[in-house]
Amino acid sequence: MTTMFNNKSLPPPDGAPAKERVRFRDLSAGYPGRPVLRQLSADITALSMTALVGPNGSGKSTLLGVLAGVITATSGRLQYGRGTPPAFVPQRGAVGDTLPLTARQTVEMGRWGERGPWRRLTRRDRAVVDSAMERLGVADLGALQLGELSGGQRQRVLIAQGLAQRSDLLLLDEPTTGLDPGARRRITALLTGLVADGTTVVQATHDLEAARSADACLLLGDGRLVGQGPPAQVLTPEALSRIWQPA
Ligand SMILES: Nc1ncnc2c1ncn2[C@@H]1O[C@H](COP(=O)(O)OP(=O)(O)OP(=O)(O)O)[C@@H](O)[C@H]1O
Repeated sequence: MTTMFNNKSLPPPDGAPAKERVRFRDLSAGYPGRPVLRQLSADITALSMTALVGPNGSGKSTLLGVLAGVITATSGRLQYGRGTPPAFVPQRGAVGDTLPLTARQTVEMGRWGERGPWRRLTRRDRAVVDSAMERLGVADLGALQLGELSGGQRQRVLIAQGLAQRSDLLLLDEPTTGLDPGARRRITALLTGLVADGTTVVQATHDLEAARSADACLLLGDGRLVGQGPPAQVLTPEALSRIWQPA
């Protein structure tokens, strides 16, 4: 079902490297007895920021889960371009605030994929963790418990955990939800910086300001893809009011 593609299977027109980092066709997915995504087809361009936009329950988290490999599609085709397995940053609410973990331990968990859970980290692992925490501006919060952090700080710690996975494909579920405008802009700027440095970023978001600053939007309505392309073309007042209209 999930396959890797390479430049051979997706031949670029002029010999340039394939620009799709993820491609899916007729992708359907859901939960036992609850179909959610219905036959979605789109390409996620490499080295770009893609925003998944849509009302509550439209299927954004489910699509991210499928792209992250934690939810198996029921039908369709999902292909990944050349690169590392994706790093997935779940919704902040899905990570218990009361877990007895420090900020640093939380970021260190980003190394578990390579090292194994609770294994001793190597010097390189520690350097990766240091650099992720510095990049997200949480280096001086390392000793604090997750529950002692503000929402924005906790969110930046979770993104640092994603960064510590050293993937070139970062999937984030609502990284700015519940934050004040300053914290939202800070995270959006950080994510834009990551794209500039060679990461493909996909974020589910309710933050229309963040979505408008993305390179591309996938607009979901009731599990269907109802728009895709540049934000100015997709996030029109007509499309937004149609999608957010109560049934
Ligand atoms: N684990 C689950 N088991 C069964 N149904 C689920 C599960 N998780 C989500 N759903 C349902 O799937 C549908 C899509 O949910 P999903 O979380 O993907 O939407 P979303 O667009 O991310 O919503 P939100 O903006 O509220 O996070 C919803 O109807 C939801 O109730």
